[in-house]
Amino acid sequence: MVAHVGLISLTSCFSPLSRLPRLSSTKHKPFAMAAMNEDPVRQWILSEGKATKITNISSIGGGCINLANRYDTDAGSFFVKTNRSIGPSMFEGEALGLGAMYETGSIRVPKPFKVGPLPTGGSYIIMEFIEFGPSRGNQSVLGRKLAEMHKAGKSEKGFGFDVNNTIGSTPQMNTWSSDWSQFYGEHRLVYQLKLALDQYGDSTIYEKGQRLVKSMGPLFDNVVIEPCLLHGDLWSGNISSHKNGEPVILDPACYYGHNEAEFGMSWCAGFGGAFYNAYFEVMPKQPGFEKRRDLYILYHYLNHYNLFGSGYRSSAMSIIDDYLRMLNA
Ligand SMILES: Nc1ncnc2c1ncn2[C@@H]1O[C@H](COP(=O)(O)OP(=O)(O)OP(=O)(O)O)[C@@H](O)[C@H]1O
Repeated sequence: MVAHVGLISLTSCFSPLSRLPRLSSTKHKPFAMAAMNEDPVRQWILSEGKATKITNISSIGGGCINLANRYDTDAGSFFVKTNRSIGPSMFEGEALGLGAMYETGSIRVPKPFKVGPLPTGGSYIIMEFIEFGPSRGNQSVLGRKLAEMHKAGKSEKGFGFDVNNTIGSTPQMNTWSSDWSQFYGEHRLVYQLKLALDQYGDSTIYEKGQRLVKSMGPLFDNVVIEPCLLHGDLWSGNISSHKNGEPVILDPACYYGHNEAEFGMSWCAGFGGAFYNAYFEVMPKQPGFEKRRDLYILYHYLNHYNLFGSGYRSSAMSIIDDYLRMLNA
């Protein structure tokens, strides 16, 4: 989920899957068997999901891009998202990201179970259903657990990820690279600058942004950057808590990158002193953290400009102008 006030939520609609007949009815068995073959979500839940019956399917609001449903069964509940038009690659990226974060055994994330195509077109993802609590959890626990994930999630392939994924609905390129500033410049900033040029003809932001990318080297002086597993889209809409109070993070755009890039959405995350103090106890603050902070915010402002229009342009432009002045570029 990308932060933007005023988006229309599509998740109040019912999934077409929820209208398929229930399998528990013997009276309609021939039709039910046909429906089961056409409904891979039911099929998985009633086989590998180890349920013998689905007792209820209810719609969950809150997302912007996909339809979300809770499937209650005699083997517990499952969370299912469907998209009617996009193939499985988007959900495969989400599942790989959730799986990588889950494997670190640090912060709580829903365990992904299955991704696949829908027979009518589109795709689905099935994952662990999490019972959320009323608050977003303890800030210092969130900071510590996030840092533990960054510390545990290491990559031998450098910066990037095994698949490309999406940030909001914008493609996010994750081609492996051994050089962080090259990766961040090319696959994050320049990618978004090109989109702004193609979509809005914005040659001013494109040219100034390119100048910044070419001259940003000194911002990384005296810092050793190791690839860490990042959630990639960490803002308040993607942070919640289990009913037991444990923080939970959702809906990632994972890749291996500089841990500081995780704070690129901090303008929309409400992280306070308790969060940062706990985070830096596990992942110590590196020299130059403050001077790089806006560079990491810039990627998300550019993405919001490309997704939602000119309201975000001036925020992106003023970061670029400030850096060009600071770097005499
Ligand atoms: N594993 C889960 N268990 C229970 N509820 C979940 C789970 N994951 C997400 N939700 C709920 O479902 C809603 C929609 O999920 P999510 O934000 O991932 O949807 P989305 O449509 O993919 O996101 P986006 O907003 O990017 O379109 C969330 O607001 C959250 O409340």
